[in-house]
Amino acid sequence: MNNRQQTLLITGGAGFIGSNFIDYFTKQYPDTQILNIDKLTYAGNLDNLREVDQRPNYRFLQGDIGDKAWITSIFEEYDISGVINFAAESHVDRSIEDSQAFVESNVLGTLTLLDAAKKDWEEKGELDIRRFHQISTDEVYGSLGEVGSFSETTPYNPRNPYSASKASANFFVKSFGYTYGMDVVISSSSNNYGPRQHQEKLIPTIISHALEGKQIPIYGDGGNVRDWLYVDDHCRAIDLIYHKGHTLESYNVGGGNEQTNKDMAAQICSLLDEFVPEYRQPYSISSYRDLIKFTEDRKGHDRRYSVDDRKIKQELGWKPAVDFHEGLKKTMEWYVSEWKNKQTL
Ligand SMILES: Cc1cn([C@H]2C[C@H](O)[C@@H](COP(=O)(O)OP(=O)(O)O[C@H]3O[C@H](C)C(=O)[C@H](O)[C@H]3O)O2)c(=O)[nH]c1=O
Repeated sequence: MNNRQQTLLITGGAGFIGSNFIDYFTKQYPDTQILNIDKLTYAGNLDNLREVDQRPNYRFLQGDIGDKAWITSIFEEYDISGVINFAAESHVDRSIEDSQAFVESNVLGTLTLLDAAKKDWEEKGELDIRRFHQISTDEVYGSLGEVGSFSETTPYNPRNPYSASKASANFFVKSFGYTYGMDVVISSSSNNYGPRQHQEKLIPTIISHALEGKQIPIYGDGGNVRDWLYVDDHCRAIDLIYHKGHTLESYNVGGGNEQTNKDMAAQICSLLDEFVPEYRQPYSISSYRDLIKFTEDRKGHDRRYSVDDRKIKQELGWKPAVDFHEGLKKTMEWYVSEWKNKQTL
């Protein structure tokens, strides 16, 4: 890769959504150079980029978005045409245990990245042309009761340390738009599902615990609702927002698939019953559902998320394409295949 060619900087591209996005984007735009920077914490995995690694428009560097000197050197060495910031500590349960890393990566890391981009783009006289796209979450809006949805104008009301750090980052991103005239845009999506999600999240937990005959922990009464968005649909939305979204705007991205956690667990168990009944045998259970166990609730557990995403649909013509049942089946098949591969190692 010629370093002085214009390059799109993707941060956190070894994680779940970032790696799916790079896979999508390098295929979709073979003439765009992509530089992926990732700290490779416990949640980043270069295996997620196995297929991408050989593509001529892709390059990877290991490092921390919070490392000011290193980030500055990236902007000096490459002609960074835009940034899409996926890098984040993302697991709510971990943030409840200890929020320090969340402030460091999500708030200070984003600020360091913003500062470096601002300095470089200002020097080039292109601060209002080169774009900073912040990947955010519907959790910044807080928690809903049984009805209603978050729109882009819903005031932020984060209720756990993870969402507080993401809301804070969004405020910094917006402030760079208002204060310095930087071209910034924010997307806030609902819960993603699909291949390569880290083991700690709900869907991978359900599948791996089922296959290993372990109890499937469902927090509280299992009535908490999440809206599930297939990761490929999210990638298309990010592409549209990055290229066509209006500066200083936020866009909500939802899947239109609200599920209680207990229903989600039951559906996945039924899929596993259908496709891999043989792995139940050692545990003497008639359905993987028998493994579901209601456990102690998450502290401050947000009850329901739901996004009103009419804006991206109306302004940018996006809509989710993946049917929920199909998406869940593909996801389940991917995890089962990964699990089988591990057994044979
Ligand atoms: C891991 C786990 C989770 N849960 C519950 C807790 C939640 O109500 C739901 C989903 O939990 P998970 O941790 O997978 O995801 P969220 O807390 O909704 O947050 C996720 O979606 C948003 C948009 C992000 O922005 C986060 O980065 C992302 O982690 O299942 C259980 O009941 N048992 C479990 O073992």
